[in-house]
Amino acid sequence: MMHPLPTPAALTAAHPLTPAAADAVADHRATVAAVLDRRDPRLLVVVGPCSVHDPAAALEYAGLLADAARRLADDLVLVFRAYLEKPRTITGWTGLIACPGLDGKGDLATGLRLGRSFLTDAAATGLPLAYEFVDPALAPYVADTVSWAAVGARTVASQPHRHLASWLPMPVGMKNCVSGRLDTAIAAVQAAAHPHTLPTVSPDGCLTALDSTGNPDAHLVLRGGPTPNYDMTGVAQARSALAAADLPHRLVVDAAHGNSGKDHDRQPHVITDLAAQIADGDDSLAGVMIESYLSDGRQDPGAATLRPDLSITDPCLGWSRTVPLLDHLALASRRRRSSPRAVADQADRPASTSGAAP
Ligand SMILES: O=C[C@H](O)[C@H](O)COP(=O)(O)O
Ligand SMILES: C=C(OP(=O)(O)O)C(=O)O
Repeated sequence: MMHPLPTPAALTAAHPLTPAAADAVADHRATVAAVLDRRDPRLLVVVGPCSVHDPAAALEYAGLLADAARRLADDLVLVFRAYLEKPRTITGWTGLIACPGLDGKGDLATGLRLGRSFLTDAAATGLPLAYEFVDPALAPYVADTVSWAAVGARTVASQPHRHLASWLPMPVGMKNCVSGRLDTAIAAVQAAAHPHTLPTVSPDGCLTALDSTGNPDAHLVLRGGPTPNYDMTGVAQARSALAAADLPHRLVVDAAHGNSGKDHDRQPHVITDLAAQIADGDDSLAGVMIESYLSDGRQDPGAATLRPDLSITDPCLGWSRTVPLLDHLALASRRRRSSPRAVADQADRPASTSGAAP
């Protein structure tokens, strides 16, 4: 059976970004690009729930994060994980847009309305939003709200995702494969930097060929695999692989997923290790990712009564355990600015040609 969907223009008109929010997204994208290039010495922290299943509770979390973002703004650029599409290893809940009823039934028309409304509300907090683009066909409905994007470990080898990234007007993190291999993600960074022609849906709903210009701000994200890759050895290997591919040393490291064996209790250890590397002056570490939500842990999405404050996908660190980690990262970021190693790296760095995405 076929179900008609709204056009991107109709959905955007029903749930528009305010002019102030649209200006803020442009500023956030430029800031994130500057942090990745180390023209801005702060640390990027992409933090928030594994997935959004209850928009009101996720907005409550965003409010807490927005306060922390203001408090820590001298040292950190906090980006809210507003993930509404979930890639699955085999099957499972595929996110608020595809399955808004949390009942195993697909309802994209309702999910797009709910999802877009959530993203515009989340953008109104003033936070930059992070989003994983799982289905390229949905990108025209949401991309204008996003300031940092991910192509995930399960899709990083896909040509449509790489071509989408070459058009997306924000920095895009390419995650290493589930196997832990870096080469596929590095190839994705290279592919996304080039212009491509891709099929997409135009604002008025026509299937259209789009010429992209290439994304200068695609970068590698280390998320571990069967073994972690966040430690000094993993980071050094990633730097060598980037150098061999003639790519800049810009890295984001995910403390969750393969780097914590999907055990939220291990994320603090990973963050503490990363903070030590950062404080020691490692300027290739531009950002980190944390899966964090209101409460600690996860629940089964099939449960009869779902809690709004608990993840229904991967387990997350609760907010009260997240705040000390953000403080710790802020201190590490401050220390890095005065570390002799970072100062020497800055002096050696050629003037960047990368700029703000439109
Ligand atoms: O980030 C969330 C999950 O790791 C991802 O969606 C895959 O989950 P799965 O292996 O449970 O399908
Ligand atoms: C699915 C995710 O990550 P990865 O692609 O690294 O598994 C995620 O961040 O939600």
